Amino acid sequence: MDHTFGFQTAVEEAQRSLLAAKVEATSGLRGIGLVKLMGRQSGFIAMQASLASGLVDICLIPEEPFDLEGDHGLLAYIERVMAYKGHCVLCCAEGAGQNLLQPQDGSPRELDPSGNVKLKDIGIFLKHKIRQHFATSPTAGGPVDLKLIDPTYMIRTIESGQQDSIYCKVLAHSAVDAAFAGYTGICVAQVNTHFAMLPIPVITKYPRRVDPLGKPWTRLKADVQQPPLHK
Ligand SMILES: O=P(O)(O)OC[C@H]1O[C@](O)(CO)[C@@H](O)[C@@H]1O
Repeated sequence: MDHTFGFQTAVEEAQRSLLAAKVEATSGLRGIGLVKLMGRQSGFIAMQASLASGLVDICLIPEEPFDLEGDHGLLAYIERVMAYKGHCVLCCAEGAGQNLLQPQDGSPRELDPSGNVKLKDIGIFLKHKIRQHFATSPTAGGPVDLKLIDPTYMIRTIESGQQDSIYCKVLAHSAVDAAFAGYTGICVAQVNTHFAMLPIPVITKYPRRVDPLGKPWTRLKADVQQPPLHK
């Protein structure tokens, strides 16, 4: 499937928050802008919005774990960005870093009424950890002014962009065609630029995820010059 409907609109809107984070981070002394975006299991929106905006210094997605502490970890890297640029913009998918937040003792994870694992808030967690680190570490160069932006509901509720609107229209036409042809249990989607019918059990079997070794993610990391943040 090339992309799901709403994706382009979400990426477009997410960039407004990244711009707000950049403006906030550069308007004060030692500013850090942290944006938490949708993406429970996959970091496509965070990755794409970061790449498109050109404003992000660090992007965190569920597919690539990161360490907080240590010379190679996130906090040390933010220190380096702050020393070099004087400010830092982070874009974080909501499912990133859950290993740092969820109990690691094998106890069952809390589920919501739909059966999804209830995620802990990585935005609030990082906000506290980063502030605390810069306020207390002798090497960190002093406290930072961190602003956390969570645009989830703004993104979820906006009117769709023209590309998504047309995409949805064609999907609707294709779904009606499929129904008239007698197909059930299928989903229509664009696959390699063609509209195709896909069996629902097949597409719901696995979540589609960013390949941590694939071109899009590698391109983004090269673009923002982000090093590996885990051992
Ligand atoms: O607060 P609610 O309504 O449970 O929705 C939050 C969830 O909805 C989504 O925004 C998807 O629509 C997820 O990214 C998020 O985890």
